[in-house]
Amino acid sequence: MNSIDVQELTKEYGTKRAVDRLTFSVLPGRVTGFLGPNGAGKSTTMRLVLGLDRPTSGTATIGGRPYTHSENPLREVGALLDAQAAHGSRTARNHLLALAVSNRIPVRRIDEVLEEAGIAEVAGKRIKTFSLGMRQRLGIAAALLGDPKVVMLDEPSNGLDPEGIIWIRELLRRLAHQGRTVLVSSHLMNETASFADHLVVLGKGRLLADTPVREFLDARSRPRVRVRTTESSRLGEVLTRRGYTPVRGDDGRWVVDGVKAEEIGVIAAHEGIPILELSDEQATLEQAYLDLTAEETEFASAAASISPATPSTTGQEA
Ligand SMILES: Nc1ncnc2c1ncn2[C@@H]1O[C@H](COP(=O)(O)OP(=O)(O)OP(=O)(O)O)[C@@H](O)[C@H]1O
Repeated sequence: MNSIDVQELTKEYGTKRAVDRLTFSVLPGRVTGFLGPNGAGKSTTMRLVLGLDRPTSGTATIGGRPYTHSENPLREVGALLDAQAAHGSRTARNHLLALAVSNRIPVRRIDEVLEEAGIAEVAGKRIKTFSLGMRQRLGIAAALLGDPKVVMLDEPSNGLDPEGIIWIRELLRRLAHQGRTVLVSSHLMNETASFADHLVVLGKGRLLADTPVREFLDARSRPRVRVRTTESSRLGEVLTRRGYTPVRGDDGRWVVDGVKAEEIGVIAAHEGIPILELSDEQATLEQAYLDLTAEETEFASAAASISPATPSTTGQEA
């Protein structure tokens, strides 16, 4: 099987522990989002998996073997770690040609991946004239050149425009459907949730979560109801009397935590209070992720610690 397996992986740079006894597996046939705040250790882990750096202790294997033992590296694993790494004075086509020739990959693959990455029209242009988004697309084309069973992409959405973001989402889903193992790092939860089936979350080098996206959302979101009525004060009194803690929002609606819309609907009907609007909400995925990583963020800012109890922070984007 072409899984990526990381066992007790640790990497220290001097006294700094960048990766701390990490153990997880990335399985084929699904997209695994690799999440964590800046400095959490995602890139270091990817470099260790690719044998570009040596672990202090522990192991990282692909298909049961260290990647450095691979005879056909680009055919087994396609990786994008740094889109700026390509030689600027080469054209996109020549960059891919050099990779194809040195890895005994059929030259016809070049046109296929240029097409797939949406950069066929600029294939003859020098890379130094490329925008960051075009470089990302070229990096992804290079990663796909060997038709690899395992694909690892470090922040592939970086610099992509909205059309590019949709393109990468669909590409990742397609690669997983084809049975490939797909690991994609990001520090954006909502974006990751739009393409990932599974999440591996890091904080300060440690594993914080290894879970299907759906379970992550179900386990970490809190039910909350928003309700609007013609008898606002009476509804507030009734709910308080029944042990809820309704909070009146700026827009005149009540926000009630820890309850579902159907329960509020029944209470309001029983009391004869007319309801104008009644809706369930869930804390956003982004908020659940911020809660999880709040303690483990190396470079925290005040904006990262939004209170989950503040009604105005609830959104619909999850
Ligand atoms: N070559 C190195 N020498 C010293 N420290 C390093 C080196 N590479 C990474 N680090 C440190 O290891 C930690 C993890 O860095 P890493 O780049 O793996 O995080 P990341 O999760 O990929 O973050 P980002 O989202 O910012 O890329 C950071 O504190 C970083 O400063």
